Order: sequence, then structure tokens, then C-alpha cells
Amino acid sequence: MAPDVPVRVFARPRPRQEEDGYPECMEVQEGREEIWIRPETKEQTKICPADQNFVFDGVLTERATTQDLVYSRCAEKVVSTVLEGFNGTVMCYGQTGAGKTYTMSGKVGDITNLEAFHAMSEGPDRGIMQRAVEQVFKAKAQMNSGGQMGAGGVEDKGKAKGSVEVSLKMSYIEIYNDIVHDLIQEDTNSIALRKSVAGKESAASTPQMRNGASCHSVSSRDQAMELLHLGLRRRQVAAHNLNRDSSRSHAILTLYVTRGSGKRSAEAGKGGPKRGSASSDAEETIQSRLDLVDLAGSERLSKTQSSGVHQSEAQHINKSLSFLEQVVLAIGDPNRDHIPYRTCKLTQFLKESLGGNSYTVFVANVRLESSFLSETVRTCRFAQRMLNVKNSPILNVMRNDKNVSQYIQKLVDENNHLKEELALYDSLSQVNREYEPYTDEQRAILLEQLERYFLNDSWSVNNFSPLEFSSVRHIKEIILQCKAIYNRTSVPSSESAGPSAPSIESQPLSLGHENGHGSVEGRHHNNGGADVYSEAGSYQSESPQALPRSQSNSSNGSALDPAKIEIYKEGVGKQLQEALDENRMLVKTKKKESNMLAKQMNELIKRIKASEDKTTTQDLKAEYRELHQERAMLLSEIDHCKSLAAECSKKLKEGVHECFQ
Ligand SMILES: Nc1ncnc2c1ncn2[C@@H]1O[C@H](COP(=O)(O)OP(=O)(O)OP(=O)(O)O)[C@@H](O)[C@H]1O
Repeated sequence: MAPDVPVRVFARPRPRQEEDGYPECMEVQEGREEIWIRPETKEQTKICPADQNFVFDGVLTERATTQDLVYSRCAEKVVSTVLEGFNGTVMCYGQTGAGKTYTMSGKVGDITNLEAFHAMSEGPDRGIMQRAVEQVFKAKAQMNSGGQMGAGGVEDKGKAKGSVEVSLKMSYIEIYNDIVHDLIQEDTNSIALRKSVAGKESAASTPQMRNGASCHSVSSRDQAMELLHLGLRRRQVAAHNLNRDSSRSHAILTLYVTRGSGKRSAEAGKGGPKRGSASSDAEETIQSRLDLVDLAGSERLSKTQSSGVHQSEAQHINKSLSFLEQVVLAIGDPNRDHIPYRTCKLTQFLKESLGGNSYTVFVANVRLESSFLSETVRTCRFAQRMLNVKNSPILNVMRNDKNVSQYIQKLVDENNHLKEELALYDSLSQVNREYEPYTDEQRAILLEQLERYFLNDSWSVNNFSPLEFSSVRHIKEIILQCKAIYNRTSVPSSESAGPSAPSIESQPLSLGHENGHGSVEGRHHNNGGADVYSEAGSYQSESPQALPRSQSNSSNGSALDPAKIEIYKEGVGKQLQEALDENRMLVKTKKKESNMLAKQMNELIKRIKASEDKTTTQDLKAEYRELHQERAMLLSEIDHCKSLAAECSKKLKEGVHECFQ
């Protein structure tokens, strides 16, 4: 089993301008990997009641930190491990304008100016993305000429020599308003392109959604830079009060490294965990991946003054970041066995990076000006939680092991031999049996036989015609078809209560019932009558009987195909059901939080009414406004989860309908 490796967390404060004034209530102390907060004013103590120090794996001090230093401290080692065959992630998180894009892509400036971009990409302001590409190409050149990559990313002399084939691919996507867009597809018609990518990553195909993005072979650093420039040009950017070039999307640049057809030295990969069973003489292909993630910045609308479309973008950004927080909280909680990765595209993409197969570094970009105290405290708290996230990186080796191939061949031979034996046995006993799976035609014939058998009044214990079992596959098929007939013809218990009894389909299983909160149910019904949580849309993978029987018989009298529904149940149906459950669970939790906030707000109203002191009243009102904003955010998250649940529910229904013959 792969060992747990914690996410490494760094904080990078954006340099303050001299005119911002010192001292501030936040500071980084030289030589100490911590950000200290000393609230002084009453306002500040409301945000952070007492002195607090946030300790990280590293704090990149404001003035001393160059882009070069940031790379060597935060990213270089991760890139080296990727070159060895492990997955790696570096992600930047923080409030808008704190320097995430600067850290990742460098001082981008006017992105339409290609020359300026290339000049920057070679200069000291270049970011982690450019530097990672450089490191990877440097290593590729070394490996092609027979060197081995060691843990430090430098050539290790004296190890097994021999040219290793290395190929690199690159993809660059953005998640904008929870839709995945390809940023480097060569088609300039981005709308058509975006539709196609978004279409591919539907809930039904979430595990493969990465494949929805185009993947480009890159053979030189310059080629990779061209693609990076193209992607940055296409990324959604807008101006607001705190950042002239604010990213409106989460962007993920992925470098895929494949090292092919070489014998991996037993000594290689000393820097990290090894696969226990790896032998030194196997032919191997190593496929690893580096994700460089520039998250969109959280923003307070009151500060950015965004409105219209940018306000809606901001709400999407804040929502997805809050889902990210939920995932991180769940991973860090030993009592939670379910991590809500499926709630949005961002968390789906980061599944391996957080709690999965990856070496991950998290950079918290912060601003130390007092006016950003609340945002910085929030970022630091989140970054601290990130320290609890443990990953399990493994060496991504595809082995072409001679022993395994031989073993598979042995099994194939044995299977052929048994088939021959069976054929001989059948011919000696003069029976003609088939062992291949039923075709649709054979299945239809069997179904017809069974229907005749059940409908025939004159059937008796002596007449078992279609039930005279001829083989194991025949028995299985009869049982499946009997189940289909049963589902189609039997009447649900609620219907048997009388014609006026509502069908299961029309009984909403509302959250209100689940939570015991009557009000929730009321709002749910008022919401256009969309039965998001109706049992009809809920597909119980453990018990197929839970499917509404009224649906087992479609309007045109066709029957549910047992084989199809089984496949659906184990595959897409199961994924959709999980996603539905997750969203329902999130709605439930958030509703509780929202109710608690409502209670606190009611208390505050009482206190405001009772207050006679002007300053106290003002403070209470300010507190009320904060809570109100927080609750508004929660309510919009709840709506978002509901709409996701509705989408899952709809897809589930469509999927079940497709299982009718
Ligand atoms: N460490 C730094 N040194 C010099 N300039 C910086 C630094 N960090 C950020 N900046 C500058 O601050 C501005 C805002 O930074 P940037 O666009 O990287 O923020 P961001 O966190 O990506 O914001 P958003 O979330 O809104 O996209 C840019 O002009 C950037 O060049």
C-alpha cells in the first residue's frame, strides 16, 4: 500500500506598496514559516478575536521572494517526482488579486502581445508553468541521451545508462461557470469547441472527463510556450476594483509524461514510494501527470463591486471554492467515509490531487494589508486545513511483464481446452448446447415462451416447457426474464390501495421529510413543482426493485431489458446515484448551517431593537449584514446543489428509459 504523503502548504504574501503603511496587523517574521496576526482595532477583533499564528511548510516572504525561489521551494521537487513516474500537482489559491496567476504564469501583462509574452517567459518574472516546462524538457534531453533522473531533478551520474524514449503531451483547460472549456484546441471557433468539450464531460462520463480536453504532443519548449500563450489568451479575464486582469475561471495546465520501452533501473525513483512488486527486468512504460492549477480568486462583491455577468461569475467562483472547502474538510475528518468530489467540476478534476494519487503542493496567495484581514484569515484557515490532507502517490507503471503475459496465455489455452472438452461431452451425449451470451433475438424468443407459459391457463406441474433448463446460461436468462415480466405486470402496493392512491412517481420524497423541516418541503414544492428529490428519479443501485414499477412498463408497452438495466445499475446509473446522494447530502448540511445562521440573525435583530447605544447598534448591524451575506451565499449554494441533483435525477430517469426494449 502506498504511504500517506501530506500536501505541502506554502503561503505567499503579495508584496505591499510602501505607501500601504507599516506596521500592519499581519506580518511575516523573517526566518519563521508563519504568518502572524495581531488584531488591534475592534473591527479586527471581530474577524480574528485573538492573536493567531498560522504555521506552514514555508512562507515565501514578501520582498525576499523571487519567482525563482518560489519555484525551487514549491515546484521543482514535484516536477522531479513527475519525471520519475508519480503524479504531481501545484495549485495556487487565494483571494482575488493576491498573485495566483503571477505565481503560476508570471507577469502576464498584455497577453495579446506575443513578443512581450515570450520575453517575459524567458525572464525573471516567468512563473511556475514556464519553469516546469523548462525543467521537463531539460530532463527529457538528459534522458534521451542516456541519463537518469534522480529525486532532485538533476542527472545522476553512474547509474544504468541507456537511452529512454520520453514523450510529452499538454492540455490546458479552464472551468468557467462550472463548465469545462478547452483552452488550446486549435479550432478558433471557441464556442463550438467549448460546446463539444462540455458535452463530453457530462455527469455520465465524469471519470473520463479529462479526456474531453484536447491533448497535444509537444516536442520542444517553444512549442509548449506557444500553447501556453494560446491558452492564456483564451482564458476568461475581466477587470474589477481589486484586479485589472482578474481570472474568472479555474485553469489547469496538465503535462503528461510518458517514458517508454526501457528497463527501469531498480535504483530509479529513490525519492518516493515504490511499487512493492516491481522487478528490475520488466519492460515498462511510465505514465505520469503534472497538474498546474491556477484557481480563480474568491471575492467579496462589496469590495470588487462586480455586477451583472461578473457578479454571476463571482458567485460561481465562490460556490466552487466552497465545494473545494467541503472536500478538504471531509478528507481531514477521520469520521467521514464519503468525500463529496462530485459536487462540481473543480472538485472532480482535483480528485487525485486531494486525497488521491499525487504529490501535491498548495500555495496560499495572501495580501497582508489590514484591509484584507478577513480574506487573509480565511485563506490561512483553509490552508491550515489543507495540511491535514494526505495523498497516496504511486508509481504509474504499465508493465509488459513476460511472466504476466505467459500466465494470461496459459489461462487462454486452458479455457480453449475446456471448451473443446465440453463440445466433445455434448456431442457424445447428443445434445446441442450453446455457451455464448444470449443474443437479443434469442432473448426475445425466450421472453415470448415465458409469457405464453405464464398466461396459459392450462399449465400444470407436468408442463414446464420453457423452464426445462438446458444450461447455466439458460437458467440465468430465465430468471432475468421472469424478473422483467414480474416488474412489468405487477401492481405497486400504493396503487392497490385504490384508484385514487397516488403512484410512487407522483410522491415527492422531499428533503423536508428527510430532515424533518417542514418549511424546506414547502419551499421545494413552491419551486416550480420540480420534483428534484422524487423517488422516481432516484435509482437504488442495491435494490433494483426500488425502481418505480409503474415505470417498468413504458407507455408503448415495452419491457425493461434486464441485461441493460444490470449494466446501467453497475455503471452510469451507480455514478449518477452517488452524485445525487452527494448533492442531497450537501443540501441537507447546508440547510442546517443556513438555519443556524437564521437563528443567529434573529438574535441579532432582537439585540439591535433592544440596543440604546449608537455604536453598539452600528456594530450589531454590521454583524447582521455579514451574516446575511454569508447566508445568501449558502442559499445560492443550496440552489446550485439542488440544480445538480435535478440534473442527476433527470439523467437517471433518461438512463432508465433507455433500458426499455
Ligand atoms: N509577488 C508579486 N510580485 C510582483 N507583482 C505581483 C506579485 N503578486 C501579484 N503581483 C501583481 O499583482 C496583480 C494581481 O495579481 P494576479 O493577477 O496574479 O492575482 P490573482 O490572484 O491571480 O487574481 P485573480 O484571482 O483576480 O485572477 C498583477 O498585476 C500581478 O502582476
